[in-house]
Amino acid sequence: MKPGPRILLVDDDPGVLKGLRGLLSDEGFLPVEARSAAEASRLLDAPEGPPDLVLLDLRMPGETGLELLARLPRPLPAPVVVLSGEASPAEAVQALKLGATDFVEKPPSPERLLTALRNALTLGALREERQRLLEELSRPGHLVGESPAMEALRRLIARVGPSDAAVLITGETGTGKERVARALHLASGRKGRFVAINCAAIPATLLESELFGHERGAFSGATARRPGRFEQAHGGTLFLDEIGDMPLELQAKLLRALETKEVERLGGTAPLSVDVRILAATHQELARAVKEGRFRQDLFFRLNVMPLALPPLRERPEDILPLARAFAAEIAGPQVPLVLAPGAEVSLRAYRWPGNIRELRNFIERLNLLRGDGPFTLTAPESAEAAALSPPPTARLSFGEKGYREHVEDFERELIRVALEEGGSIAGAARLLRMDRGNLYRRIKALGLPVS
Ligand SMILES: Nc1ncnc2c1ncn2[C@@H]1O[C@H](COP(=O)(O)OP(=O)(O)OP(=O)(O)O)[C@@H](O)[C@H]1O
Repeated sequence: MKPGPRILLVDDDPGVLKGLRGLLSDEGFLPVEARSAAEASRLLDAPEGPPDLVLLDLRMPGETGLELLARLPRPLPAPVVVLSGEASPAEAVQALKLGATDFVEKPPSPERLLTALRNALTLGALREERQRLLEELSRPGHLVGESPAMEALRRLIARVGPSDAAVLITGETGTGKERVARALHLASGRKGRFVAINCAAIPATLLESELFGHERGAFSGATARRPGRFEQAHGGTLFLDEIGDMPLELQAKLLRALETKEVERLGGTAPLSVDVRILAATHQELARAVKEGRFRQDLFFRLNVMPLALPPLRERPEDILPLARAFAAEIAGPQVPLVLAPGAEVSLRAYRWPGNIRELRNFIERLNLLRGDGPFTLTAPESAEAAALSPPPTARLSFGEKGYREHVEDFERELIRVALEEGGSIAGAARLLRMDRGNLYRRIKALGLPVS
């Protein structure tokens, strides 16, 4: 049988201790006793770890219960319930301010005492759970989520991580591609650094020197010699994010570096040999880019030794609540209680999360800002509420002069307008609509929408 929770009883009165010991043992608890604050301190520091709960008398000769409570480390080593007998209500309130979970008046009624102890133990367990979640989340490379897709991903990372194979990670924006790349690096055991470069964020003209480095005077503005990301990642991992956006000429140079395991700084004379594990990511369909001549097939094969596709969040709704809880604990702090508003779980799972995990994280950050000092209340995403409130497009129809084509075009115009607004650019809208950027551009022109 599992041993019951260990309760440290702190009271100077042997009679009280005896009574409590009997009551608690009968209820399956394991009482440990201390007759003074000093003895309690020693037991709290004992090598077997702190008890699960402390039941503390406030009035004791020598150091009082309140004084002990005030000097315990924070967070408290265990939840504390105080016994206030002759103690004034002000002292009980003071104890609560110092972090005690509850107080029970002396002589305690068994029922009231047991309820207080059980509540405090539940609260303590919840706190511990939040603390554990937080520690896990802040561990680099840890992936939150219990969906079968996440389980499969963890197994794959454990298997593929320790090899030197190139991995191509695909998935919509915000699905965790970079996080997975870091997890692969950690699983690889490689001693060098994890170096990331976003090929879409750096102007094409600078990308080459960023990757390969340059010697002083290699081009105007190259005032000092700079090692490239390849060199920085020597002995470690180089993560090429948004690889689909790499210009064709540079693709050739990258392929050569991968094949020869050598890089040459711009303006340099001697090649440097590098030992780098390559991970790449893209939200684009690279096979299609190859067909359309925008991406080199030989480089694609080289990067795609192990393909790893991350499903969008809406396809793994089981992960939404664990992720939301983990982010709330991380952002608001583990001691803030999390409350689920009625219906929130259903809405959170039904919402499509076009920005995936990043959008969920931003949403939790927003809720935290609006929360003030209260508990963290998880509500439905605003966009889901807005979608539920706004009438379906057909509700606004009026059949006048227009025919089928015009109606469809009206709808298409509205759809693209919203996508442009939410996506922030043509590329962003194309991603939301899962449509080729060029096709979208042509539709925008054909429909007479403004191109910003
Ligand atoms: N499984 C997970 N557990 C915990 N946090 C996660 C997980 N997956 C992603 N995140 C977090 O979600 C956010 C977005 O993830 P990440 O930046 O890795 O996405 P991405 O797919 O690389 O995005 P983009 O395509 O826009 O570059 C980050 O804050 C990341 O830490």
